[in-house]
Amino acid sequence: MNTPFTVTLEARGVACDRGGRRLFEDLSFALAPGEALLVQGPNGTGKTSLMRQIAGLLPLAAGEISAKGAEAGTPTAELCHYVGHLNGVKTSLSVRENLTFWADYLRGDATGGDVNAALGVFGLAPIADIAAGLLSAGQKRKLALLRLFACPRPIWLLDEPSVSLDVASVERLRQAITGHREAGGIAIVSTHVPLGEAFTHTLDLHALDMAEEPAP
Ligand SMILES: Nc1ncnc2c1ncn2[C@@H]1O[C@H](COP(=O)(O)OP(=O)(O)OP(=O)(O)O)[C@@H](O)[C@H]1O
Repeated sequence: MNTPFTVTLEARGVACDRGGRRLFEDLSFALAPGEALLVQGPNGTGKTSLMRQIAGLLPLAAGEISAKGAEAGTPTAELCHYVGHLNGVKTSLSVRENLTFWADYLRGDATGGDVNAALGVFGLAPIADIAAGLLSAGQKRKLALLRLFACPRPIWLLDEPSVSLDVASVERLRQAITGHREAGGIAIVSTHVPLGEAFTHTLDLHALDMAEEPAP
């Protein structure tokens, strides 16, 4: 098997503050190549915040997140693909132009990346030349996810990736995560619905400072 990715990811004693409130603390995990972490917990417990911390978009209130096995000097953020709640789609650009932009931006060059291969993943090739603003919600979500394939990166951070996807596309996404792991990649996925993926690790976030609400 071809295993291009050899990166490991470790979080030690991580804490997160938002709006002056501590969301979680003492959070630790370690992921080897090919492993996948399911992040779950009620709304507002900090799943998105954790993803953003790993992606380097939000500071750590305490602790450390580090990746080993990458080319020396590569920041952890540049090892990650972060697909969050917002699709980051430019509505006036075509599907292909959006993808080409992401491929060039993420690769740091203007080679266009693997755009044609990526377009085939969710079957968007027939509509590659229409404006992204005309896409349905599910098609926009697929376009957002296609950046995973236009530029290989070892760590996938997927925040509710299946939102708006039809059943067949959720299965395609599951296969893509499996394929990424078989190539030595790491996946960290936050989801409220089962994806069918067999995760190697699970992280349960709980509200720190909110009393349990009584059952109705
Ligand atoms: N920019 C911000 N400033 C202040 N508080 C914020 C900010 N962004 C998020 N929060 C708060 O941080 C908490 C955690 O938000 P986060 O989006 O990480 O939760 P989540 O577990 O991903 O929730 P959900 O399941 O609803 O997506 C929430 O209480 C939210 O109000």
